[in-house]
Amino acid sequence: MADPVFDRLEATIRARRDSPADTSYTASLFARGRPKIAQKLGEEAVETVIAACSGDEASIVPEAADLMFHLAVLLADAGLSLDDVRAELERREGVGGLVEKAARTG
Ligand SMILES: N=c1c2ncn([C@@H]3O[C@H](COP(=O)(O)OP(=O)(O)OP(=O)(O)O)[C@@H](O)[C@H]3O)c2ncn1[C@@H]1O[C@H](COP(=O)(O)O)[C@@H](O)[C@H]1O
Repeated sequence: MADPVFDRLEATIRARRDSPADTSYTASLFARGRPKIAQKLGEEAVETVIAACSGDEASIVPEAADLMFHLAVLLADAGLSLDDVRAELERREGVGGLVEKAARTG
């Protein structure tokens, strides 16, 4: 993702694909499969929402980190990476959300 922390995290996640599930949380997620990975991503999204509404701004950061980690695992499981997301965001640069929606919905 052109960021050393994200790059290292994604390299670690990819390496965990071949690790035994009982030695690594990431490996256990891969072993449990796409539905479990997606479920965990959803749970972390909800926990981020709860933190966002709690009034405690600092509590958003660890939940967002959990969310990003599980998103990176989901992308890796699909053979994708955060760099693919970065490229999509780059492609969208300069296209306002309201303009994009109008083009999509007519
Ligand atoms: N960044 C993370 C990271 N963020 C969150 N988590 C884990 O994500 C889990 C989510 O929290 P939960 O409370 O929902 O977990 P849980 O209750 O144990 O999960 P379930 O059994 O209910 O499915 C916790 O176990 C966290 O430790 C992470 N686990 C790993 N990493 C990175 O991945 C690397 C490899 O980790 P392992 O695969 O465990 O070696 C680590 O060095 C980190 O860099």
